[in-house]
Amino acid sequence: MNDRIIAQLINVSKYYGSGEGRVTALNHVNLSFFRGDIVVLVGLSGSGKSTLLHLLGCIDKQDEGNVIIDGIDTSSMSLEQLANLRLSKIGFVFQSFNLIPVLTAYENVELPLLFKDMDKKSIRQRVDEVLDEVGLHDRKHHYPREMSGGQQQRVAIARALVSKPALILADEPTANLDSKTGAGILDLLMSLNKKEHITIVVSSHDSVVLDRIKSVVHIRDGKIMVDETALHNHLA
Ligand SMILES: Nc1ncnc2c1ncn2[C@@H]1O[C@H](COP(=O)(O)OP(=O)(O)OP(=O)(O)O)[C@@H](O)[C@H]1O
Repeated sequence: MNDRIIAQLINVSKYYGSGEGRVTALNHVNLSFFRGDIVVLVGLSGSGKSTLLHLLGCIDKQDEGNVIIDGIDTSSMSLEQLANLRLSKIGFVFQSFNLIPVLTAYENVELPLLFKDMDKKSIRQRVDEVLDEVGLHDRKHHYPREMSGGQQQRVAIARALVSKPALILADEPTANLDSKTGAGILDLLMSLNKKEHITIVVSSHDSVVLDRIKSVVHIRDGKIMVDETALHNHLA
């Protein structure tokens, strides 16, 4: 196992439904993501981007093949073991933010830490630190409905970041934002990648994202077409 690889899919397939209605969402995918990289996953609607991110994020399980996260083969893990792995190594950012509406920004960001063995003071310090990092310290007692889309996505990024993950997966993080706000969210993800060396995988159709992230994986009908990250890493 190459320890430069943070996440790897080996011959992974995923199907939805059964019989005549069965859909092949991922078709024998082989793909590696290297530590410290920022990569964009590009493909038409329905090509399998979200499915791929959900498998990498241990939110769903593949039907065939192996998903390896930080050297750990997740294939035979229980749902509880997967949840623990996700909590310690992975942050997920969704297109529609997925914040809990009845919790403030602070409480949304705090949530993942409540599942960890951490004292209150350390939790408070860490939540304040990440809210600072995403530029939202002065909004920490606001509810999602009291914030703009860009601010809500910053809260979601802070929540993804709070457990110090090695990998952040962002499924179309700018799709519900205007282009200026989307560019700000991309700046934030790029700076986390640069400053904290967190590996980031973003799926997107957004030209703001495609113009700025140079490592591209193209997916079509559940198959990887051109893995420019492999080329990039091969040349590096
Ligand atoms: N829960 C599900 N049940 C049945 N089919 C599904 C389910 N989720 C996804 N699919 C199908 O699997 C394929 C891949 O879907 P996926 O959501 O991964 O694509 P995507 O590239 O993320 O699309 P989009 O850009 O529209 O979000 C599509 O044909 C989709 O219709």
